Parts: sequence; structure tokens; C-alpha cells
Amino acid sequence: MENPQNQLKQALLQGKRQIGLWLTLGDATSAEICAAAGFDWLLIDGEHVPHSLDSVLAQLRAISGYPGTQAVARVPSADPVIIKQYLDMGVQSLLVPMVQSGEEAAAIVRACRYPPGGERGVGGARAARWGLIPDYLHKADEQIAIIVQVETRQALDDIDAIAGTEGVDGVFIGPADLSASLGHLGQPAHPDVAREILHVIDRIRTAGKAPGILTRDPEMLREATERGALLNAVGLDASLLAAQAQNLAKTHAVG
Ligand SMILES: O=C(O)C(=O)C[C@H](O)[C@@H](O)CO
Repeated sequence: MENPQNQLKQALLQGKRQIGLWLTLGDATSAEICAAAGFDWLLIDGEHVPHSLDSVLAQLRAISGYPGTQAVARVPSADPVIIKQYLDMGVQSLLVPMVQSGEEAAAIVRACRYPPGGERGVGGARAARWGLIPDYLHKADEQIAIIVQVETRQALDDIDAIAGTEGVDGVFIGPADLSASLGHLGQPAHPDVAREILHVIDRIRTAGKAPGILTRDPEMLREATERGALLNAVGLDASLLAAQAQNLAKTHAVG
């Protein structure tokens, strides 16, 4: 059995834009429904969703039945122990929130790599198909995509160091937190925020890394894409369900 190729990482290296959806329901069936819908990637959100490791694993398994759709998982924090658990479950594309400096980005890269290049602990696990992938320990690092999230003023101030960190594959902008940090809480499309986002995309591209963003704002999506954003999440599962459910209820409301 071969170590699975990370198709998302390959696509980003080739400069191919990838369209994704944020999974916030924490449920394997809804993850599978979204995988069947045909997105290039789905984000299993371990930061804001009340997940257990088991529910992350169940979603990974559900998505793995759809080879055209890649799973990305967001850890709750940059804790190396949690990163190790996600990687051991078979996550190959990792999103790490709230990265503030080049030093933090370098520590995340070390947490994702086996010695001597890093500090990932060694354990037989699903990632290695319980020992059935020959030489997994020597093949794992190259298939892991490390995507760090910048979403504060402090991170923007160190963007060149963060994006320039060896081993970082992509830098993902979080407009909700960034707008809060820039003094525009709840206004991710505020012109000041939009200006910073486009500038950051330029810096990420200059560092030779893949820029990414979650935005439901069509104008922001268009501008970010034109500037070179490659990893573009365009919606959230819960919001889709909420909007459609409300529409249907309104359509059939009596009285
Ligand atoms: O700051 C952001 O934007 C993100 O990191 C994404 C949010 O966490 C997501 O939950 C949508 O609001």
C-alpha cells in the first residue's frame, strides 16, 4: 500500500485554484453530502466546532470516499500534541489558526515533521495504515501540506517571515478575525480590511506560497482570486442549511 499522494498540495504547487466549503456541523453524513457536491476541498473545523477526535475521524473517512474532494482539517490551536493526533488520524492537509510570527510558523513545521527535520512523535496509526504503508516514516513529511492562518494585526506585521518559513505551503487569511483585530468587528468586507487582505495576498505570493481565504463576499472573492488566491473557501455548511431552511419555511408559511 502506498502513502496517499496529497492532491491538494500538488494542485497548489501547480497554481491550480481550489474551491472549498467550511464544515461546521461536525457530522460525517453532512460532510459526505458536501463531498458528493463536488468541492475540491472541505475544511473540517476543529477550532470553533465542538469536535471530538472521533468526529473528526468520521468526517475524514466520509470524505475519503470521494477522491475528487480533499479534506483539510483545522486544529484548535498550534499545540504539537494536537497536531500529532490529527496527523496520526490521517490528516494530510492541516490548517493552523492564529499564527502570529515566523517563529510560530517554524514551530508548526517542526511539529509536522519526523526527526531529524522535526519533532513529530512516532506512533503506528491510521496515517500509516497501521504499518501497511512501507517506510511511512520516511515518506510522510513530503505529503503533508502545512497551511497557517493569519488573522491579526500582529500576524500582518510579520507576514514576510510567516509566509517565508520553509515548510509552510500556504497562508490562509481569516477575514472574520482579521476584521476584529483591525477594529472592524463583524465587518469582514470593510474597505480597510479588504485593502489589507489584498496586500497580504501579494506578500504571500512574493514568498512563493499559496494564498487562501474564506469569503462569502462575491466582490472580495473576485478581487482575491485576481490577486492570486488559490485556496478559496466560498461558504459554510451551517449557513447553507440555515438559509435554505428559512427560505423554505417562509415560502410555505401560513398566515
Ligand atoms: O477569521 C476567519 O474568517 C476564520 O478563521 C473563519 C471563521 O473561523 C469561520 O468560522 C467563519 O466565520
